[in-house]
Amino acid sequence: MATQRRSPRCQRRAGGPRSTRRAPTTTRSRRTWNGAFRGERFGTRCFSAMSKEDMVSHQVDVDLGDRSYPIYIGEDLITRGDLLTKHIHGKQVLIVTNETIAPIYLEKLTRVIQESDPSLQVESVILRDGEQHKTTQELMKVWDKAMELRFNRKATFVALGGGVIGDMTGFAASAFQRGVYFIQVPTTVMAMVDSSVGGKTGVNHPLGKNMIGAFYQPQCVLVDSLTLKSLPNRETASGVSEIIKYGLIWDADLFRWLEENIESLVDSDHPEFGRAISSAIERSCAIKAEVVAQDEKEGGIRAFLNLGHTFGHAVETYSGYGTYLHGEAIGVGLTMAADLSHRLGWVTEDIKDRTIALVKRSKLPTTPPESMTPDDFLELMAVDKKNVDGNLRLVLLRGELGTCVVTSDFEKGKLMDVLNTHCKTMG
Ligand SMILES: NC(=O)c1ccc[n+]([C@@H]2O[C@H](COP(=O)([O-])OP(=O)(O)OC[C@H]3O[C@@H](n4cnc5c(N)ncnc54)[C@H](O)[C@@H]3O)[C@@H](O)[C@H]2O)c1
Ligand SMILES: O=C(O)C(=O)C[C@@H](O)[C@H](O)[C@H](O)COP(=O)(O)O
Ligand SMILES: [Zn+2]
Repeated sequence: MATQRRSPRCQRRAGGPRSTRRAPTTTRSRRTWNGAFRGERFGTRCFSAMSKEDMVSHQVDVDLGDRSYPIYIGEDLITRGDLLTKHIHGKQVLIVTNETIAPIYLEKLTRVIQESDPSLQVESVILRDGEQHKTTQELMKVWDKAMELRFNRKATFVALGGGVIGDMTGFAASAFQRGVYFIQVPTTVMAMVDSSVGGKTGVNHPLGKNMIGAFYQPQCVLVDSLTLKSLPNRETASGVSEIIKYGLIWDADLFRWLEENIESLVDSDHPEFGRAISSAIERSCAIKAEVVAQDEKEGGIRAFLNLGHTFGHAVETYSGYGTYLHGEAIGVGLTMAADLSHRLGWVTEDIKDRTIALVKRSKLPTTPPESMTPDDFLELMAVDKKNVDGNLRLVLLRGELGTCVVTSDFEKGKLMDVLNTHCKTMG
């Protein structure tokens, strides 16, 4: 059983269980956190050239040797062309966005980059909006555009949007001429706290989520929290599911803070939204950066970031991509994972109940589609990327709040109990 220890600086860990036939249970020691939300900063630092308006701005570094990069976090950073152009290598820039985001932010971002470096050729491609378009067919539009424009190997693709655009742009960049540069400009809570960081890129397959993709790191991530002003509350709540996940797998103090502040996070009209979401983004990025720095390609502890995702991805695939938002499916997945962890005797009833209560208070669903059966779950979970040698591996809560394991060593009867309890249809 591998135990991960926190390093004061994010250190990269070599090795992992990939060479073993059966992936062992991975766990880690309890972490404490003194609380950025109480004014202290954890794993982050202010970045240079701050203006008065930037006083809330912070930088989290993802420490991956020669693939390291900064995450810039602050208000109105989309106007900071200098932060972007210093990470642009060649002269050709392709902004990838979608039909919803383009009318709001594309012109601004294009102008800002162009003004910061007039020698750049800044182009754009606009994709269809929605999880159902996270496909290889839609991806072709990015490559078609880059070919038409005769983009070369030093080109930089810029993802302007949520997790769908970020995942697709990163994958497009990883494969175009075997790899061009890319930058993430996330505009949803989901993308700011999770998808823009860590280099998981890709598209869906009709039979499974994110089945086609690559690990490919961006040059930088630019988080402008003011872009969340135009985001619908349903999407905001969806992103909050991943923040709850971080609390459960890594950071009990974050979880407790969420219990105190959740209402201000899921409603962008709440007077405390700006302050609360900024703190949550910063802490989430610091946690993700720490995990990814230790295990970039999910040989071990990175799988913790998949808490609730085995159930959740099954829900997304079953219901048709886009029916449940990703974070909504994760709300269901967190509920089922917490229930299974409790039935196995690995966490107290209190932890299970508090998890489900927090999901509900986030206005996220806790139940799968009415027609989904236990067999539907089993069939879809059988293709999960964490499985080894045909064995289902799950991330489950174990021990104190903020600790978890990834394992295939659990009583399968308890899993069936959970599926039978949460599915309204028995098939
Ligand atoms: N790579 C990773 O590590 C990782 C992590 C988490 C999620 N994901 C993936 O991310 C995707 C979900 O991302 P998402 O929740 O951002 O969904 P999304 O990208 O579909 O964006 C949600 C919706 O909000 C719109 N939108 C985006 N920004 C906006 C803004 N500022 N104002 C108004 N509208 C805006 C989008 O057009 C879309 O309709 C899923 O495909 C999921 O698998 C990947
Ligand atoms: O970064 C990771 O690692 C994650 O698992 C983050 C998840 O929130 C995210 O949904 C990710 O896309 C899931 O990855 P997958 O490998 O299960 O498709
Ligand atoms: Zn996720």
